[in-house]
Amino acid sequence: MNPSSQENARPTSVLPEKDAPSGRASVSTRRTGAAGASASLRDEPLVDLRGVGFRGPDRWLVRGVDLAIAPGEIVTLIGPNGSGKSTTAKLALGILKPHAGTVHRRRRLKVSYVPQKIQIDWTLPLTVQRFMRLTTKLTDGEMRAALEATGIAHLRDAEVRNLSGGEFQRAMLARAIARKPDFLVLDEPVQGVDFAGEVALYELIRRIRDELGCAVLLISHDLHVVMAATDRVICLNGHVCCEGTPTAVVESRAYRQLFGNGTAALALYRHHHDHTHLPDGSVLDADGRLTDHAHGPDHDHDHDHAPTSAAAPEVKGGKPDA
Ligand SMILES: Nc1ncnc2c1ncn2[C@@H]1O[C@H](COP(=O)(O)OP(=O)(O)OP(=O)(O)O)[C@@H](O)[C@H]1O
Repeated sequence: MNPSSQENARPTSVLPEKDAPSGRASVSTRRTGAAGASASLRDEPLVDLRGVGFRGPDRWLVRGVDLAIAPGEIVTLIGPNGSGKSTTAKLALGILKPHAGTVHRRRRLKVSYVPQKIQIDWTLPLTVQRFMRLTTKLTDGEMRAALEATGIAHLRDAEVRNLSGGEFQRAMLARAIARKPDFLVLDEPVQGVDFAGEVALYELIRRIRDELGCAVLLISHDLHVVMAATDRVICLNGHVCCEGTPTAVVESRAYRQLFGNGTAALALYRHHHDHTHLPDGSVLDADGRLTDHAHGPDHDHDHDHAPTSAAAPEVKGGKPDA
């Protein structure tokens, strides 16, 4: 990060209301006051950062960050290593106090946070259900519901140290959603998960959002997959470089400058599943057929790797290339 580059750094244009996620307020529009008077409490941001900065020992780690998250919205922070994504998430959560700007969180906001790293003594025997209850009191019903929602009910008595990477991420997610948060923050939730597992996890996060109605702040490096699973993307590099819908951001010059020209050809991954993988490994096809094994290479997947739109959408902080 170049701290001096932060000085340039406020988004310029405004995300048009038509590009805002349907049924949710456009935070950008609200800022401009267009929706201000009529905005109901339901549409007020859960978390609102304005001009927020956080200083490290010798430099600003982030500066001038505006970020508001509406109920039910999935927002993804992307950016290079060290660009301030985790710092911004911690500011939103109140784990860090800003040195500049203001952070407002809705009163009695229930938050769940899955950090990038957690400290676990892997030598200790710890079952999934004990792991779920380490820091939160849960009824059996709450635990079962969370494990079922994340597809790992069958692993309830498994040792956490024996879980696969994807299963462990699901256990982390189950633990985070069990208390039914209003605001779920997931820092790199697909670490160590293979591509298919990654897609499934992001689909799961969307489903959790739909079912709980919670807002989700995601941090990720997995550009194309995560961006297809999100309502709004914010590109950080010590400041907000650009933000908007995934399609708009992918096509913006600011995004390409940040991630390189190779991303110009990046297609947003869209995944249409015509079958369901059941926890016991069998596959339920759309036509109701049950197969007792995972499909082989000849299985008919309906995967649509859709190219990004050719239209020139608007994006805050970066002009789309013509
Ligand atoms: N407590 C701290 N004290 C000093 N510097 C810090 C502190 N926390 C983070 N940093 C530095 O601040 C910068 C931003 O860190 P942060 O973890 O927010 O980045 P990030 O975008 O989440 O990175 P990554 O993608 O690598 O996880 C980094 O250069 C990091 O070394």
